[in-house]
Amino acid sequence: MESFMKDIRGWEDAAVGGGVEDVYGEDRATEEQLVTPWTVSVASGYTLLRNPHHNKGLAFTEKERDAHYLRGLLPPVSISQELQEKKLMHNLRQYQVPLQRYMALMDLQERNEKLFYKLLVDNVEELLPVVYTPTVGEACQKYGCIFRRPQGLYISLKEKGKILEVLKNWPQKSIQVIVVTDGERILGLGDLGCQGMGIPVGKLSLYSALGGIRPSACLPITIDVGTNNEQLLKDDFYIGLRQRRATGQEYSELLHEFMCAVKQNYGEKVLIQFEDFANHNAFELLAKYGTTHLVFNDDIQGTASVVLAGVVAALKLVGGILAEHTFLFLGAGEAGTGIAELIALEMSKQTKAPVEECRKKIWLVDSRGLIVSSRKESLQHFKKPWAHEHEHVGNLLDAVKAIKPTFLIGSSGVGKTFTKEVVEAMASFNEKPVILALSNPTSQSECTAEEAYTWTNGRVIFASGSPFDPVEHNGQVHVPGQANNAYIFPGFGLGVVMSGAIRVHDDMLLAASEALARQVTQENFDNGLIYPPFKGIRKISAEIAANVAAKAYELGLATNLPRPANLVKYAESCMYSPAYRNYR
Ligand SMILES: O=C([O-])CC(=O)C(=O)O
Ligand SMILES: [Mg+2]
Repeated sequence: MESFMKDIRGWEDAAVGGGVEDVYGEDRATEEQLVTPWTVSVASGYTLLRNPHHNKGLAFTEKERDAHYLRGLLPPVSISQELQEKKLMHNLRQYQVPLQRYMALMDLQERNEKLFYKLLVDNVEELLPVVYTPTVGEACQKYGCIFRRPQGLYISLKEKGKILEVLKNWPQKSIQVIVVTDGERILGLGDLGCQGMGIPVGKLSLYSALGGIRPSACLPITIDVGTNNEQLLKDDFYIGLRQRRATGQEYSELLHEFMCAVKQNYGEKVLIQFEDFANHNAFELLAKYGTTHLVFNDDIQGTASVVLAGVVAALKLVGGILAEHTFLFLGAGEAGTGIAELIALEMSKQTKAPVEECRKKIWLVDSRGLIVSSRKESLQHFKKPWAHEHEHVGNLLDAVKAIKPTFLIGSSGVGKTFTKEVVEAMASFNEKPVILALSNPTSQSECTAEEAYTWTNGRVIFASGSPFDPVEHNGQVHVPGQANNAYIFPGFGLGVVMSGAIRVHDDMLLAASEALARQVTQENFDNGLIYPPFKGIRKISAEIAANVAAKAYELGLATNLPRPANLVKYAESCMYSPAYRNYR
């Protein structure tokens, strides 16, 4: 059979012989793509094997090998995707060093995308810590060294005035989700500049694996305005601009050009997720573009939604309603103030009390101690709502003793700050203290799971941002939960995309949170868990997506009409499947 193609720009949408409609399935090219004149690519034979979107490696069948000029290019054996998966998992487990596993998985993604996602979907609990937190943090630190191929778009100060052209260089045209970072606050690891690219890449691989957004509709972007990381500036292998960070007008002009170019190129229904920006820019960008673009800040809003879900679930274990509890945060940045505000909003909804009143149940500690009204003048604007009447308290331990919180939440990005004294103080006035050590990666966790269970004599209800292994204490095995925004953003994004929502509203975050909290089963509670296990995440994401979409329709923000009657079923039907297709 003649192997021909009509279009298709670049490698991604290249179809495989025999006509577009045979193979596209969900990756079907649009009419617009088919008439683009400047690329005609034929994915067959050798090219097909080198095309990660269509390559199946040894899984090409005899018929496919005949039809697509693959004879002789592969060894004789033809195996199933399941056997490929088994082999790869076996190989991965041979590596003892997490970064080697990461690199092997990135190579697989570059070689055979469907197999990469099949592995991720089927082995989510085992592979999440490899492609995502905590290993992705180390990968970013060493990104220059392990760099092989670009996995997303780099937009640096050099591209000023040309960002629209840069976007057009990306081979896929139908983008639904962008994750963008400027690398200034990568996890709790600080400024990693251009090497922050690992984060958008990792987040988007979860969008596809956990939330079912098509990989070809995902675009990782790093904006490089320099770095203030002296070590990287001196590093021969550093991949970014070798200059200190641009700030002020220079920074905001580049970001503005970027935001406008995205809307111009992809329309207003592309979801832009801000990730790991430093506090000042994160709040400013969200406020500035929240009313004109479809934007979502994962560190402020995604983290807030996942933690609220855990808090609501924890009430089943500790009793009482939200408004009867007292919350103390260590860390008053994006995560801390974002979570605090969403808890206050939910409290206000439940009790009908004004949100200002509800905020009084929530206290924050920053590097200078408890945030109190006498400090108000000198506080950054996002901290001001949390400056309550109280005498000066200089450190966390004294704040714990003074406030006597039922929930202690770490969101400062600084590790080992929940000391034995702090945790013991929590355990001295709470029968079941709730302690959430959210900072990432593992090295930045406020305390380890083992410390939390040991210092509270097994009474703590604990979850952390980075994963910890189960802990045995006094003959009992405790499985710590993972309070990571990875529970929320994939399903949230799916809900936004499938409803065609044009804005993100706080009520959609509450809807996501509520859907997640509902997924915690009695069995999970009996095991002290406040989050459901990740292995059911695709189902959980569908539930979250449906609840978010329902809210978007209710608020009049959804544009995909008519509204599907059964949103959970619809969400499931939209989800990307990594199973191979037959190439006729
Ligand atoms: O990436 C993660 O694991 C969670 C997150 O957004 C962060 O720590 O900044
Ligand atoms: Mg983040």
